[in-house]
Amino acid sequence: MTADYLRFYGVAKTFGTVPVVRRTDLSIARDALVVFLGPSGCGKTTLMRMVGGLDSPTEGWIELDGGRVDRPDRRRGMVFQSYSSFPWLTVAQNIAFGMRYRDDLTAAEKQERVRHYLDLVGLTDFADSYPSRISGGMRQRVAIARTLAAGSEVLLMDEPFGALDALTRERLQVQLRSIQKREAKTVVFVTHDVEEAVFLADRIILFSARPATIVADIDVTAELGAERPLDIRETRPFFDLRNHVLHLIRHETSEAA
Ligand SMILES: Nc1ncnc2c1ncn2[C@@H]1O[C@H](COP(=O)(O)OP(=O)(O)OP(=O)(O)O)[C@@H](O)[C@H]1O
Repeated sequence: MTADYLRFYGVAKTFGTVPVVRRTDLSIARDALVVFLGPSGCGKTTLMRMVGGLDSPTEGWIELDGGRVDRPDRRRGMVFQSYSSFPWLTVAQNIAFGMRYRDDLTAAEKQERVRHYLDLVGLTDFADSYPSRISGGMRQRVAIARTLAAGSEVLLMDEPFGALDALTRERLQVQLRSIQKREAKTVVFVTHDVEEAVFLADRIILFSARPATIVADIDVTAELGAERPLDIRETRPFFDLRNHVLHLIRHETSEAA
């Protein structure tokens, strides 16, 4: 892992006179799955938008692999809570859509990538289905496949499983971790769900209530290991870590209230 792959240098954000993100320094390793956890409205989406290049910091700057982030590019792909598939395109066409500007790939290479990513997210049998005919969980898998097919090295995921039922959500968490490890991608995942954060993360960055400031930096892999079978949620180390993080976040929220 490259320790300083994604770096925040004194990043702060103010909307008008309202401070939303307090000055933040942060280093994220390549190929890590990092979760930004914090109470609702604390500024997590604002942080992600700045990493995505959709918004710029009021102070400081962000670097990816040594280059300054100042606009969106395909190395950083975003997956949001709302389903972002095009309803008039099939699943395979939606995935191919992510490569529309890839002049470096031949038509055959694009076709092969569609096949690869369909297989990776387990949707080969649904290649010709339209988004309205598949489940919400499948639509989020299409969004992940499209982003990866486009060539993103960093996946920026803003509460992507927030609208899904509990069981689908669990299944997608397992799939996301396995995809992230297999494809060796860096993932920054935003959530306010403590259980989701502990299950998914290699590392949790816990933010305070607005203005967001880092209150804890937790090495989850050191505590739980890298393997995360579903039943890890029933183990003592998981339970203890979840309670520890819950305690920290409750403390933060009560101070803001
Ligand atoms: N463009 C904007 N102009 C003014 N205020 C904004 C703007 N975008 C966000 N805010 C404010 O900044 C604060 C943080 O918003 P943000 O969406 O980043 O939080 P969040 O932690 O992602 O919240 P949630 O978990 O509810 O999605 C909110 O109080 C919001 O109203």
